[in-house]
Amino acid sequence: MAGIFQRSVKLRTVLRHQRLHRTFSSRKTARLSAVGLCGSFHKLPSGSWQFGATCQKLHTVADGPKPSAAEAPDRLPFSRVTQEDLAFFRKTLLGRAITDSDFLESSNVDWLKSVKGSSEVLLRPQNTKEVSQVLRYCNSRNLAVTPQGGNTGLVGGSVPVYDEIILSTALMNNILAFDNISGILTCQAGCVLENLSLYLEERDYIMPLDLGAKGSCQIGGNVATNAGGLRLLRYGSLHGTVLGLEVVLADGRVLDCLSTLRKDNTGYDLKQLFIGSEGTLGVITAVSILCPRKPKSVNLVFLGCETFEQLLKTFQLCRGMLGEILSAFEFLDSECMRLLNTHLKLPNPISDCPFYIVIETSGSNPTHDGQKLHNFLEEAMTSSLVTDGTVATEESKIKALWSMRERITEALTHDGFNYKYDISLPVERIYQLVTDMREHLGDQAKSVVGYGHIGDGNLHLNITSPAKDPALLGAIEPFVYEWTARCKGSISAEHGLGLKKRNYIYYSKSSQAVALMGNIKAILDPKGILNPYKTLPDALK
Ligand SMILES: O=C(O)CC[C@@H](O)C(=O)O
Ligand SMILES: [Zn+2]
Repeated sequence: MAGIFQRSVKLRTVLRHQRLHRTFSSRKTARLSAVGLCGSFHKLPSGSWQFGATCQKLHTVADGPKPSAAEAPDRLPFSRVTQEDLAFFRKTLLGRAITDSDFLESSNVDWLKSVKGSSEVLLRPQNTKEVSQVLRYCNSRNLAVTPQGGNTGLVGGSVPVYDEIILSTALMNNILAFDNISGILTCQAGCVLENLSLYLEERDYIMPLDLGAKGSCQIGGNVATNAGGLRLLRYGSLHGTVLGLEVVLADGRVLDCLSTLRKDNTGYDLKQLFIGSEGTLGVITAVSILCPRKPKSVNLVFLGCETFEQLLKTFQLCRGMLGEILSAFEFLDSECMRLLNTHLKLPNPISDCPFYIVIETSGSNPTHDGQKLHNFLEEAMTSSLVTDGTVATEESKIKALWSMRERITEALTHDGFNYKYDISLPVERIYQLVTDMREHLGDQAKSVVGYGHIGDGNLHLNITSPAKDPALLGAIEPFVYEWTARCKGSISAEHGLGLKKRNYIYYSKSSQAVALMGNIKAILDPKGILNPYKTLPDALK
């Protein structure tokens, strides 16, 4: 297969995967992802709604530390942790109520280091009962809680904004059951995604999701944020693959929806409420998930295109010719390639092009898959849709090529301060936003890059500047959100809203929909102790 480019169209195929392999790392070393929620809400005299903790006075400017995130509202009047509270936590968690400031430092700050809380307590329960005891207590004391998984989130959803207690799921990392016939895995929320993948691969299965942050992110955080990732095109979103959840509600009640059935039409599907709620409605403690069989044959192709139009045509061709074996169709532009080269020293595996495509096929018959891929590549090249490319079938080479896509986020952090936009759009409009933004910003930005999940209509537009730059931010927003709303896109395709994007929800959701979200929040967490300042806007329209 690797020889196809030389054989058929005399394009240059460069197999330099060996050099790439050593640099593959993803976001493995960072301790990071989110689980999370929001405050209760009150009707203001004006008729609008205000989110906040149970209180007499709304938007009290409290004393205490200010968050580094400029976008945070004032601290809500939650209680502050006392010595009695600490005594309760220590007794309940036996050595796992952490107050050591060094230990707390990394849990207080997000992966991008753009949101920094000042929590003085990190709780590390080992089981559902302990989570329940902790939440029942916090609710009765009106103490705010930020659930935290791997803390790899990109919207400031998994860290405290002020002094919220951090409730980490890291020690809840047991696999509870795996059914080798149905492929249904049941595990605690704190299992690291990569560990689950390794466990399943030994049993000839895989996880239905895969992300660059797999080495740190936890399944509970993945579900709480409805993480998308690289396999969504093939296996769908977590709203489809998650079969059951166990959730501890704000008042400590344990909601057992940990079903392992594919079909269950008995009443409302409550688990869906918690998928993507960012820990604002409850703390996910266990997950059951439907896992696909491990494909017997996997190929990866890295291609170069001259125009975005050609890239889209390649996508169309690919869907038609690869059909059921297509498992990912990702893209990056030449600016991403420049950052990978400059900051991570990852060499371009093919010749320089304006656009690059990563295509993965996963199937059960190497000969059949190879033939299909061969036919597709031949057609893509003879019709001049792609100008260069390379193919990998060996695992280490596949990983190395994947790193060209997975490590863009990391490369961006070396380029300066990052402004991140995670946009869903009709696929044919995706790159126009990048082009328009470049033109709109002129030389105000250091880099404007576009990459993402073409197969899912999801653009990652990232803009960098040498340092945090309010004038640049003013030029980007609301331009980017208005542009997206005009195309009926979503301002957050897969990263969630967290702290950073919560007030932009109206660009993608109607006021009725947001009001109903507020009602649901008030039912499940009337005091608003779960992940305050996240997901829902500060005020309802
Ligand atoms: O850094 C980003 O903006 C995107 C991160 C992630 O969703 C990806 O697809 O690589
Ligand atoms: Zn993504």
